[in-house]
Amino acid sequence: MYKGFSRIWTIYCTDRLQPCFSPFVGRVLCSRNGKLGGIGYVSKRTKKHDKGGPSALFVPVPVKPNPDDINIGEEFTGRLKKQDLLKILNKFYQKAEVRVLASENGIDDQLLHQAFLSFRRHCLEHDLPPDLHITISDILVGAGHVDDLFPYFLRHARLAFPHLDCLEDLKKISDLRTPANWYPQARNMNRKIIFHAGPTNSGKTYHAMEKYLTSKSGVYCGPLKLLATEIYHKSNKRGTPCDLITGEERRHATQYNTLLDNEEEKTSEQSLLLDEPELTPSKHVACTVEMTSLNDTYEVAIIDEIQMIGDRGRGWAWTRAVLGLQAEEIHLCGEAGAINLVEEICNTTGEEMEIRSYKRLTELKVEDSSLGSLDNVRAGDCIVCFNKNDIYSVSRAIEQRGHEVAVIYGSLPPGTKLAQANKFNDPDSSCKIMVATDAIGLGINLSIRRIIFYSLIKPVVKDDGDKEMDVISISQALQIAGRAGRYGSAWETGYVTTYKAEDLPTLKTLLSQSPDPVTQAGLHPTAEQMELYAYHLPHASLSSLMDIFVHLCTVDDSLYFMCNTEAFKFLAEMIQHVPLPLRARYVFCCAPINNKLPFVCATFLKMVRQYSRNEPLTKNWLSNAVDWPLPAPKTIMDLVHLEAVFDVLELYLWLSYRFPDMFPDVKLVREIETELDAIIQQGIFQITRLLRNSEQVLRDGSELEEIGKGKRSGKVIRPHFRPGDEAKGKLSEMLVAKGLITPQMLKKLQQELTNDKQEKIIRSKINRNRRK
Ligand SMILES: Nc1ncnc2c1ncn2[C@@H]1O[C@H](COP(=O)(O)OP(=O)(O)OP(=O)(O)O)[C@@H](O)[C@H]1O
Ligand SMILES: [Mg+2]
Repeated sequence: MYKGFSRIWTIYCTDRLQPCFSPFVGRVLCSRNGKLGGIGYVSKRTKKHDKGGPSALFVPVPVKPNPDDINIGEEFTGRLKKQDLLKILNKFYQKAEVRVLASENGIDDQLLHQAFLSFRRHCLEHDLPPDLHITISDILVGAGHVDDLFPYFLRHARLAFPHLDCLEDLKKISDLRTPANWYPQARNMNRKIIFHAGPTNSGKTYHAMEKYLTSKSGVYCGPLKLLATEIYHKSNKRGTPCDLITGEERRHATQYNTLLDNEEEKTSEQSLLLDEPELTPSKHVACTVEMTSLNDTYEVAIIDEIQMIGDRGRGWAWTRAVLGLQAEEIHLCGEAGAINLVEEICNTTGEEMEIRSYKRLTELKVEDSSLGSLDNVRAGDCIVCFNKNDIYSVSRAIEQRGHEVAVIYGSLPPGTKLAQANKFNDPDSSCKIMVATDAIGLGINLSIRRIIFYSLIKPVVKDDGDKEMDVISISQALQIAGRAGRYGSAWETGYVTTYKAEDLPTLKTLLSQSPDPVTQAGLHPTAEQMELYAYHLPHASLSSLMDIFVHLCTVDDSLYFMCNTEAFKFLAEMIQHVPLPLRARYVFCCAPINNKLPFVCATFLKMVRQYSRNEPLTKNWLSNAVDWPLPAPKTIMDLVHLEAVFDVLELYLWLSYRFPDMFPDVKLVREIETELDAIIQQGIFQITRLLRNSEQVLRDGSELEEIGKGKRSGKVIRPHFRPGDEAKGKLSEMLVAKGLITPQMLKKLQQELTNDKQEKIIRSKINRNRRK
């Protein structure tokens, strides 16, 4: 059973689910032995993905009364007293035989209860159909038995829960046991699979790239925009024209040729050349793995960081590329821990796999002592932190010691990240220290001499989508440490240590091990599958459809798992009330959004509403929504807000490639993005000043309290606090900085808030269901 799913759904054969009962005859035609507690179907190698009874996911559809049922029954057998009716119905529900019959018809206790409540309400509130009226009258006069109500109850239950009639169809749609068969064109090819396995910095990507660069056509699929961009540059520089495709950007090779190899000098218009329809796409393309085209054919394909096939959120994109790419040669680069899984997958496609193993090209030494103090940082050091607050405080402390710092973290715009990387890599630059999150952890080449882990704890996404603080994995530790002493950089030997002495033994243990083997590849439902589900269950929300899909789907869990759908469902619930065609709704829910940023979520909702009203989202509309133009940041809170605005612009561009008619101002928005990237870059260059100002704001915050006191004492104190500062920044960060709560207390508070939020969602779902 798939890890993390604690309850095992009762296993039954599908042939037992054949309907055995005719609701129209009024008698049970046959009754079968054997329990039927669920709707699962499990063969030796396949199991249900189940987080509890899926029946809880089904919401009863209101059953409309038949307008022809007007008093006919009454004319035959006289009027029924409501009290008598109630007595009969309640007696029916209490009968153990009813439970058995219901379960034989796919109705478990949970559904039975809901269906009964709906049936009883319906009987009491509307005129009964004549046959039911007569049957109840018969029971009342002793000429019938309460069991005789079952066919009528079942008829009602099937109207209230339409899935009971189409369970087989739903299960067929969500049968994910043979994903290799989804890609017939790839199956018709004789693909050669080569696995480049080895530790970080062993030349895996380099060797695959040599083949790619000399091929007639090729595709590079990588995990990060930054990596795809690096390949785009390398390829064009080496004379192999290559386009760039990410979710938010299309760049043609000719753009590279007409420009200097300098990210900062590129303008928005120049990055749009691929959007011009008259330009023929180049034979080579570098893309983020989700954007891999399965319709084009290539001589060589590279799928980088293949171990990410097991990623709980994004693994499906690697699986799709491995199974569906139409390429004569497919080069997989990554950790050896993924070899067995990919070999097993190749067995299902009938393809042979060649393994090429590599050794690290430079030495990586774990130091015997920790850094102890930031006084000990040296040129070429990169301090890796796992949260932004640490990034801020560490970079401030280092700058206070007279060093210039380059800063890289995930939510920075790509231009800013590259500018910071270039500043650090440039041997002539005075910036010799970097402070970064694990955003630098995958495949990127930086001129780092020593990696210093500021801590070894980071939030980890669990199987159920929740986050908890945990020690980083062996793979993460190796990937991050592997950034030191990059082959061909200024440093021939890499070093690694921790900031705190107590972390060093843990780091040594982590680095002495091999990464855990990847045992399963991710899968996720397609838009077509969701559409078919919606066709069968037209009253269900998209979030419920996804839940039902995940619960009903069958996967071969010896090889695959269903990826986390929490992010999708979060957006689906947020926009459920906005009227949209299903396909558009599905696309909106796939948008890559950081759902922890309220500003981004709120603007996303505004975008969806505007789309729903069929009003194009122009540059003016967007400028209004984000309050553009925005001034340079004065505080860290301003900077954080600008990053969120940048995310909104990226979201616009992402949507523009899916709905070009409704998001028409791509060029103009890209111009804003370029401008904003530059503003954020400036902010990062002056991060210490921003931190100082933020502290001032905090002090002024305390002054505000003084103002109250001042007013009383007649003394005038002018606040420096700018309206909106607090709204833009994170209150939690301010409280920690102020020392009003400790980071530990904050963590606990966040946990409690998450639990509260989940409870609220569950409660509102229950209320919604009740109302329905
Ligand atoms: N044979 C080679 N000749 C010249 N440079 C090389 C060679 N092999 C690797 N390099 C260079 O060494 C660096 C590391 O190589 P590469 O990025 O291919 O490593 P990797 O194994 O893919 O690492 P990671 O696991 O971090 O992705 C790159 O800058 C690459 O260009
Ligand atoms: Mg690599």
